[in-house]
Amino acid sequence: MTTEEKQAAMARVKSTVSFADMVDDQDVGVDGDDGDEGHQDQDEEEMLLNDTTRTRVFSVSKDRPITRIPTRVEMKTLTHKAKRPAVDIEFHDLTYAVNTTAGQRTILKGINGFFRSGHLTAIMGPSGAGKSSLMNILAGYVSSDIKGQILTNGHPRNMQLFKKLSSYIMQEDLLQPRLTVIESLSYAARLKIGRELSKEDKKKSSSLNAWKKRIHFVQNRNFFFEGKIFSTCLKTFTIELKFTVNEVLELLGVSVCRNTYVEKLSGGQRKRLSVALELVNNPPVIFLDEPTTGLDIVAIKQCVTLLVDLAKQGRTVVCTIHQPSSSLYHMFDHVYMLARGSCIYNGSPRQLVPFLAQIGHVCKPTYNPADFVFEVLDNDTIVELTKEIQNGKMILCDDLDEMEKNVSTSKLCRNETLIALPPVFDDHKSQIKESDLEYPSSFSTQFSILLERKTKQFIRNKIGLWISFFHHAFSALLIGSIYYGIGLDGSHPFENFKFCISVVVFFVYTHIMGPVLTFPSEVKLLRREYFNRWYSLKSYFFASMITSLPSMLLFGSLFIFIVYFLSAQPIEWIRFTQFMGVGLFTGYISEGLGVLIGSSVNNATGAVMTPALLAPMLALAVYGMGYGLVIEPLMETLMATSFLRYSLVGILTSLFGDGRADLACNKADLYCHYKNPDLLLRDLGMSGRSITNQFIGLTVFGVLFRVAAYYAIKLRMMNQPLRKIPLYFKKFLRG
Ligand SMILES: Nc1ncnc2c1ncn2[C@@H]1O[C@H](COP(=O)(O)OP(=O)(O)OP(=O)(O)O)[C@@H](O)[C@H]1O
Repeated sequence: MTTEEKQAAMARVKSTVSFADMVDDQDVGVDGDDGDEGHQDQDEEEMLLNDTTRTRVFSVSKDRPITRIPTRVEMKTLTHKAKRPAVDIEFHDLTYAVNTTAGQRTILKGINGFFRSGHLTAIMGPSGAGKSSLMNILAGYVSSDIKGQILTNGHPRNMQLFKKLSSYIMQEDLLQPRLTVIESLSYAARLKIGRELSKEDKKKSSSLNAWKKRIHFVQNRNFFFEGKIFSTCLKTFTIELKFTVNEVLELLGVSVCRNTYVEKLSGGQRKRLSVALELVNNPPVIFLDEPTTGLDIVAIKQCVTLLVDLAKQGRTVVCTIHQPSSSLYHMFDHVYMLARGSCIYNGSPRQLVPFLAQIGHVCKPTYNPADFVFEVLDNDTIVELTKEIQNGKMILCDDLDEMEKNVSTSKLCRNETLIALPPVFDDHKSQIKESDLEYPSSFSTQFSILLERKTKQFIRNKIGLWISFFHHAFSALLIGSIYYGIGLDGSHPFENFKFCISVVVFFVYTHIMGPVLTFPSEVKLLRREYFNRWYSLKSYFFASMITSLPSMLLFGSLFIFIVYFLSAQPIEWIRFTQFMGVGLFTGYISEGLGVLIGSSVNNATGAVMTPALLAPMLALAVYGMGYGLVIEPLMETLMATSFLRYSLVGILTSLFGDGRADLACNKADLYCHYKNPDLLLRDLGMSGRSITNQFIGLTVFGVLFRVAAYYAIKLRMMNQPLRKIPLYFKKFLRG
């Protein structure tokens, strides 16, 4: 496009853009010589404080860069929640490069930006532009392979502390399906608020005190009717949390479905619940990845309106969005556009059209600017726009004074130096205390809440429980019938050996496949809550280790009872207890191995990998059969690496070891070789084994699998190293 064409195009838009104007037309000057930004006129400052949308440009003396004072609003808190600081986020020369099989790839190319508190910022761009990458980096979800600077309120960001103030709502609504909305929120509140609710905050809420008085009254006077209502409340969660939860429910408009199970919610309601869950601790910064994906037009509008409201209350709300409708586009306070990893626009949505016109792309008034900008994007345009906007160093602001006169104009504000707001955490303290990094609630609180939450969902999975019951009962009847009465039979001792293998295999497969198939999706949910600092990994891990125990013990015992007595094993309590102990322990260890596999790979890989792992273990477990005392040391060592060996030896020892009396033989048998159980154990290569050693061996494997599973989950939470292993492997193969 020629210069004349550009000028003509410019003339067609009413607004004018002047890069130079921004310095000359500043409305308020700050005495730059003494460098004291606090010299604003008091009234002016108050006006700024009360105005959430106005962006002012200040000029300072020539030797100082242009400085903009971001307008501040006190963040609206949930009535009795701890007050949170407003947080501005800025980034400079942000580069993100990843290693791919084809070499290094730069995804974000030295971009700059400034996202203000009190603003709803939309990161927009075509598919693959780098929106999610930028969001992940700003939220702290990705922290490696990054160059550049990220600041909060003008100070270098402390990631651990920042995480305490921010919430990241991922694209997928990862929610607990078998909880109601109110339950989900109350668990979130109990986990997330914890220590933060100071006594002072509690006192501030007069309504809260009123509730407390009423409860006191109810408790003392034993007033039945009111007591019934209040005792129900108290059973579910503490009264403080009830207030928070109700407030959030109202705020997000999900009160109507408070008693609906999460799995029954509509897409829009799920999204609002996802936001609500992160809102209970009143975070000043909220990141949302594609919050409108999968929603219908009405739900999208509701969702964005909600985000606008949250931002208006002083929060910094940043979301990625693909291509919003025109009406939606104008709801954002700030638009940050990316194309091929570079910033092509940064500023008010209203200034996009004049900005594009300036380089010769004129958008018709009836056309959606958000569609138009991506339609005109080609290589040259991207380069040109990136240059004009200085890769995000410039912010296009609305000048309200001009707008009030109904003249649409735009200005470019340079964003070189922003007046430093108080550091986010520096409320009269210069050093970060250890308590600043702690989780909101203690380990024991997290553990008990998570255990309660998991158990509740576990019990509500009625179909799963019935299936498990029938699976145990049916398998027990089947195995018991096949090996009916063989326990005392000295003529067919190998039948009993096969019976023992069946029991071991049953416990292994019953308990290993569940976590292999379900844990990959559990890990995703865990990642959201763990990343948003609801609880520590340790408390989650211990709670999930215990949740499945009761059903495992109950159904496992039922299985053992049936098979033990149907197969006519010796009626000796000590043998029965040992048999049951080994069986149940095998199940528990197998579950640990399942968790290890499920937390390391996806369920398709896990489904293939698990039998592939178990087959050699089983082969090693039975290797000694027939070899008796002559198992080679190498094989002995290999056999010791299979936990199934300990299970099998343990079960057989419990039945035949420890000086068991001779077995009964068929009268017709002239010679009954295995009527002496010691001979059987000897020929199976299990002679002289102590049951205690088998329990010790099983315990070692149990601990090993669980510890390995814990670290596998931890690696998954860190979001990097495991993914890089295939790359390293491919590189290694290529030499
Ligand atoms: N870890 C990674 N390794 C290799 N490539 C990556 C990695 N992360 C992102 N990319 C690539 O970087 C580009 C930008 O990805 P990103 O997900 O940020 O884009 P996006 O703008 O959010 O796209 P969409 O709107 O389709 O979700 C894509 O081409 C993606 O394939």
